[in-house]
Amino acid sequence: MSENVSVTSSARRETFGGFAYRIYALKGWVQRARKRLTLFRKNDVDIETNFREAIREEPEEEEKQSSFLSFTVDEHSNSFYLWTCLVSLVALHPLIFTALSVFQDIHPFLRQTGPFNLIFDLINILDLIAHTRIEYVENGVAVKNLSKLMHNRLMSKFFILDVIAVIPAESLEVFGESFFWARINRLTKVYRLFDFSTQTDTRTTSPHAFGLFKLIFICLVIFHWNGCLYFHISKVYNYTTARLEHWIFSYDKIINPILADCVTDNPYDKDFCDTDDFLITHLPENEVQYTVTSFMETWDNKTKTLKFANFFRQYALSFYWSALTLVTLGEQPSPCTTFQNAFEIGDTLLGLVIFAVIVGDVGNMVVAINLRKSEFENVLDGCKRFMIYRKVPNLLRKKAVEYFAYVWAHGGAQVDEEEIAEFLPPRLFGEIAVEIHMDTLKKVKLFEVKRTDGQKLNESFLLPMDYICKKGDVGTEMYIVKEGFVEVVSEDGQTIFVTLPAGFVFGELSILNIPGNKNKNLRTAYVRSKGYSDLYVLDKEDLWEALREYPQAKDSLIEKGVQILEKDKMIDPNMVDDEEGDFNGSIEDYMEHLDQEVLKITKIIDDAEKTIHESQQAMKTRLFDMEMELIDEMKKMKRKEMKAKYMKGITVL
Ligand SMILES: Nc1ncnc2c1ncn2[C@@H]1O[C@@H]2COP(=O)(O)O[C@H]2[C@H]1O
Repeated sequence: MSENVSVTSSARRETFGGFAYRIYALKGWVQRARKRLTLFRKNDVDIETNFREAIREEPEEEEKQSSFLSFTVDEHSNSFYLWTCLVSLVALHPLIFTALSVFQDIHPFLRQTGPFNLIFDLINILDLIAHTRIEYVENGVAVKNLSKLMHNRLMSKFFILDVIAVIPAESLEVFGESFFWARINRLTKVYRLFDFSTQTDTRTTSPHAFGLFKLIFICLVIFHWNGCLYFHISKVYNYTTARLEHWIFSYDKIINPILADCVTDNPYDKDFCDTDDFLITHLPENEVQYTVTSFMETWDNKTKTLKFANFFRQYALSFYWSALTLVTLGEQPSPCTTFQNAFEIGDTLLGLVIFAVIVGDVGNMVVAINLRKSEFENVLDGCKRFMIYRKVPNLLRKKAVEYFAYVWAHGGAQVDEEEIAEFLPPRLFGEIAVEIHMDTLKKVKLFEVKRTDGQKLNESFLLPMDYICKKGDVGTEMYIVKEGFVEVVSEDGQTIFVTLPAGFVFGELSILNIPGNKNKNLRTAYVRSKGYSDLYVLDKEDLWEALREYPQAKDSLIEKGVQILEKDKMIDPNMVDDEEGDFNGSIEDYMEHLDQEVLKITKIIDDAEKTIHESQQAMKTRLFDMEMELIDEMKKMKRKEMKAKYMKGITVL
């Protein structure tokens, strides 16, 4: 059984736990920093106020009085992004219609849409004003001072472009009849399309798709202008007399399609109409002439011509010519004058550059899209080779491959979190990590009150049927289900006692020192992962540290634990009273409790010291008495000796 039990392997810990550890270490730091952040923000306000007071460039009252006129624009705001979208649409108008004005037939339409030009001009004027209020960052602080903003804009080259775009050149009538070319100055607003592109790039979740769209759009615009120029040259060479074989535009190159008019009751005609792709090339040579003649007779007056407006024919062919020339496909009649040759060469060169850019860009995009996938596949291949080389059993190999498939399908391998962590400032990344993990953690009672600052949460990833702990093991960690399901099962794994979803806690019974728990610090059950699951792992020491600060969370954990133990008859009522249990109370109570304990111990030591002192005194007195007794004794003995000597002397005399 023990072989089957696979508690999180150290390798997996290194991959997931190591990373999670770093996140939570950062997060702990972030949490402490958050408190300071509130202070910083307050300080920021103070600094700003002081700064304003110090420079006193623009009195606050003046700004308040004309609050409408004193607005400033945050260029990263959503509203400014929408405004940029609108201005970009307006900028598209001259980009398309200025070149189109070479087609005479479109002029009546352009004249009709004239009133819209007024609206477009108004938007351009508003954009010019809005740009004089765009906030910018100086020394890391957003500048909102109106005169500074205005000055900043006036110094910018884009201001000149904005001014050129709002000059009503058409009203000057310097362009004579060519009214539409007069609006060419509006083209200077095209720079707003680049603004739109930059802002969208930072906002979009599909940068590659947007990149492809930009590439196609740029190509189309270049084809469009080149096509219009081609038609303009054709006009100069008088295209009305041009034929099919000429380099310039010719109506012969784009004839109106002739369709069969099959509205007839004649069954013979109907057969003809229903015949698809009748190829005369399949006929014997002597029948071709006859068949063609009979076809002509049959279809005479039975066709209709689909007539396209001259503008469409002119534009379609010019655009087609432009596209083919620029992508260097050619297959067009050769140029026959020096200028036509020069134009064609210029176009081909431009086409080569465009083609190189397109191929390069599309290639880069495809590589970028597949980069993660190919990196991931390399790791998978390496893992497979390693398992074959090490002769890993088939079942384990299958498990590893399935794990790879799961990680890829759930996007785990598509983002390199470490790369992101290295790039982002630690505080910002910490805040992101908090937001990601708090979703699950706040479901846990303990983290409702404590935002994981201090203790270190590791992460552990489990495969289907992986065992997290087995009955009888010494409990050292508690777990929180982050994703997936875990099952509390019997020893043989056949009976499932309970299934715990995300946000549930387990493994707490053996580390909480629940009074009366017959299992003491040993695991009470087998727990395994149902499918793939992700767990937060909290060490016993870290849990206890947290619980000391949040006794109500501890109470709730113990209460839940007692219920489970009582249900499973694993509480010994006799042991409950015997065990003193751990101290329940706030940190202040706990400190007071400790103080009292220290006082008690100090008193015991003092008493002991006193006793020792007293006994020392008694001992000294006793020793002194004994000494005195001894001296007396010795004196007595000396006297006896002298007396004896004296008596002996008298006797001798
Ligand atoms: N009947 C049960 N209901 C819910 N959870 C249980 C049940 N029995 C055991 N567990 C959980 O399974 C865990 C096994 O390890 P612990 O004894 O540390 O903590 C245990 C509980 O969290």
